[in-house]
Formats: sequence, C-alpha cells, structure tokens
Amino acid sequence: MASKDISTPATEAAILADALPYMQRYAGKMVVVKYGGHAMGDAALGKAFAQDIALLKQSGVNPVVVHGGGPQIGAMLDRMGIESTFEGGLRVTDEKTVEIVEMVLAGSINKEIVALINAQGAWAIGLCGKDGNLVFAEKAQKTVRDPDSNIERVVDLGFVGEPAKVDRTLLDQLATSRMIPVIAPVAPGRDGHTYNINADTFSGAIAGAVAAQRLLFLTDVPGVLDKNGTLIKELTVSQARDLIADGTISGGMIPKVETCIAALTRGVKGVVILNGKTPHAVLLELFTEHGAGTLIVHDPV
Ligand SMILES: Nc1ncnc2c1ncn2[C@@H]1O[C@H](COP(=O)(O)OP(=O)(O)O)[C@@H](O)[C@H]1O
Ligand SMILES: CC(=O)N[C@@H](CCC(=O)OP(=O)(O)O)C(=O)O
Repeated sequence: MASKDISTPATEAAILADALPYMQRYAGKMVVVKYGGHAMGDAALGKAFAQDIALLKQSGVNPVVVHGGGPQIGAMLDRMGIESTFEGGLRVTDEKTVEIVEMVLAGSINKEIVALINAQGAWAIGLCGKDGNLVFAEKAQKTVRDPDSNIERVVDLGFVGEPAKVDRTLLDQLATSRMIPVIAPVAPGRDGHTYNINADTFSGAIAGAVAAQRLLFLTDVPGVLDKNGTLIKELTVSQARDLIADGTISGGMIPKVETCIAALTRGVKGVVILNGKTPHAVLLELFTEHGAGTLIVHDPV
C-alpha cells in the first residue's frame, strides 16, 4: 500500500522553522562528515547525501567531507588479481596495493563525490593529504590482540600510515570561500612514500585539527550494535573499550570507535556513528531532533 503524504504547507513550514536553532548552533562551525565506502553505491542515497552537504554550506556551516572506499578498493584489487588481507580492520598495503588505493580513492571515488555535490549547485573541490600540505603520514605501528589467546603481537602493515601532522591552513581558507573540501585519505610520508590511511583515522585527525563541532561517521549499520544486534544509543569511552576487548566491536568498526575516542580527547565536541543508508542522515542528525545512531561520550567524572 502506498504511504499517504500527510504534509501540508503548515507542517512543512514548521519543519523548516524548527531547524532554525540547529542552523544557528552550527553556523560558522566546521563539521567533518566521514562518508564510508559501505554507505556509497546507491544513486538516490548519493544524491541525498550531496544535497545535505550543499545545504549545510548554503546555511553557513563549513562541512568537510572525508571519504573512504574500502569495498571499492577491494573490488579493484580483485579485478587486478591482487590479494588483500586485513589486520585489526586495516588493509595490509604493499607497493602494488598502495598504487591501486591512491587511484581508487584520490582518483575515481573522490571525483565522483565532488561531481555529485557540484550537481547540487555547490562548489566542491577534491583533495587528498598531499594537497596544500594538508596531511603528512608516518608508518603505522600496529599491535593486534588475539581475542582467544589474549596475546598482543606487532604487525607490519606495509604502506599504511597514521596522520602525523595536519595543517589546517587550506581548510581555513576554504571555509571562508564557497568551496567544500572533499578529501581522500592518502598522504605523503616524510620518506617520500605515499601512505594508505584508514578513512576513519584520517577524518578523526582532520576533525581534531580544526576542532570540529561534530564528527559524523556514515556507515552501513545503524551505529554500534551490542551482542544481540541491538543499537547502543550512547556509549562511554570505557564501555567502548570493553566492547572492543571482548570482540563485540570488530573489523571496520574498531578504527571507527578508536577514532571517536581519540577525537573526543582532541576536543571535538561530539562524535556520532550513524546509518548512511538512511536518506538525508546528515540533515536529520544536525538540523532536527531526530538524531539517530551511536553517540560516543566521555566517561562520567
Ligand atoms: N559491534 C558492531 N556494531 C556495528 N557494526 C559492527 C560491529 N562490529 C563490527 N561491525 C562491522 O563494522 C562495519 C562498519 O565498518 P566498515 O566496514 O569499515 O564500514 P565503512 O566502509 O562505512 O567505514 C559494519 O558493517 C559491521 O559489519
Ligand atoms: C589502511 C586502510 O585500511 N585503509 C583503507 C582506506 C579506505 C577506507 O578506510 O575506506 P572505508 O571507510 O570505506 O572502510 C583501505 O585500504 O580500505
């Protein structure tokens, strides 16, 4: 049965009017939106995302988009017959793999998102860590704890980087212009190599450097789920650490939650993991009372 449209001019006006205090709260502030590879791929959802970003800028907010593309990199590596493995949610990245990663992230996906946003009458500009000295990487040092034996071991992830330095100059300049930065998570190291940085980690570093008002993670699940698959609406830092330690949070959710914790420590005001498959998830989260997903908060003092 088709759903009945119950909106009237009065209810539509009320929705717009209700958005006013939220718009005022975020006006002139930086909001970092991490657009995960799993949230991409559907044309209607992509358009809704682009409309949200364009509307944020139009209303005086300064959105900074950082995107992923893990599944898309995986598909390209498959096509090229290159095997790929993960350790603790991070892709082990050799010389051949980092070339493909840069091509897929800073090439095709970055430009697709820029084009989507610009199709909404906005001015998006595609960047990666290399542009304007935005981000310098250093080789990631990663230890992984085996959940069965509880033994920690050091893993060599190859050309996987951690953001070591973020220079906000370019982002500040763009914030005073009509431009919306769309950033791919690859960055140069001081050693001249290109490094593959997990997009969650990268977005956390950007959000920390600009002291973002909000850091939103758009993914393919409603938020952090408990062992029964039920959404956890609010999670303290210690509860989040416990869920990683007992294996409830695994795979790609690990860097996301670790980034949330680090971002809070760096002074980001609020971090939320939410379902990017909900149309207009960004607008609903920022400009209405219908915020969804998991809000990560400091431990009570
Ligand atoms: N406790 C959990 N709650 C929700 N998702 C989880 C949890 N543990 C692991 N995951 C996995 O994390 C995935 C999201 O991370 P990831 O695949 O990196 O997405 P993205 O591409 O959006 O960054 C989910 O699709 C889910 O499979
Ligand atoms: C080191 C590392 O794992 N890098 C990620 C970068 C892309 C990413 O993080 O994309 P999502 O946000 O869609 O997962 C990768 O190679 O898949």
